[in-house]
Amino acid sequence: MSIGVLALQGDVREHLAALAAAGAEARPVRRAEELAEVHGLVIPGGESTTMSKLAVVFGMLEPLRERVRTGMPVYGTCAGMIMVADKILDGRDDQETLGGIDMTVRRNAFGRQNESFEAAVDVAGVEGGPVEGVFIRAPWVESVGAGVEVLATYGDHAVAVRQGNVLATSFHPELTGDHRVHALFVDLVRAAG
Ligand SMILES: NC(=O)CC[C@H](N)C(=O)O
Repeated sequence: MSIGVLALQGDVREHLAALAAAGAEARPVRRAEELAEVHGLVIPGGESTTMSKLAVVFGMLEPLRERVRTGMPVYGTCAGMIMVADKILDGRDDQETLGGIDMTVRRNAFGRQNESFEAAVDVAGVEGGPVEGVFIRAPWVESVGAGVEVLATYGDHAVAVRQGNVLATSFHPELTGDHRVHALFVDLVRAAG
């Protein structure tokens, strides 16, 4: 079983290391041929407008959408959360998402008030106490559809959600050295496999 990290832009290396620490074989994915070889995919943090543009340039938008549609497990962090949202607010007019979770995500929602902060976040399904949530110009979840499970909230907003095989967090577990959220995703990929 191998898990890809979408390597168009963003903190790819940190996710590769976190997945390896969580016991998975992890590799970068840039091209459709590479996407076809993985059983799950992490979409890293970075800048979702750039990622969207590069996905179009590299001919990855439709292959990615197709894999999400057909049930490949995906985990999006921060910019990656924006990429798996069915709808976004405060995006660029031409910004594309893959979709996958029936939710509306507001881009840079925390960023306007507070560029970057850390907070303890309790995540359903993660044992052993809260994770350290690192929020960097992070989005929040504005609203979710009926099929979406909210795994964590911060203030009034969902910051970790799951729908079927698609998982998303506003924050960046790959930057903390705590691999429990990645382990949760690795389990999800194994269960889907
Ligand atoms: N740390 C991040 O991934 C920031 C996300 C970024 N603000 C975006 O809109 O894509």
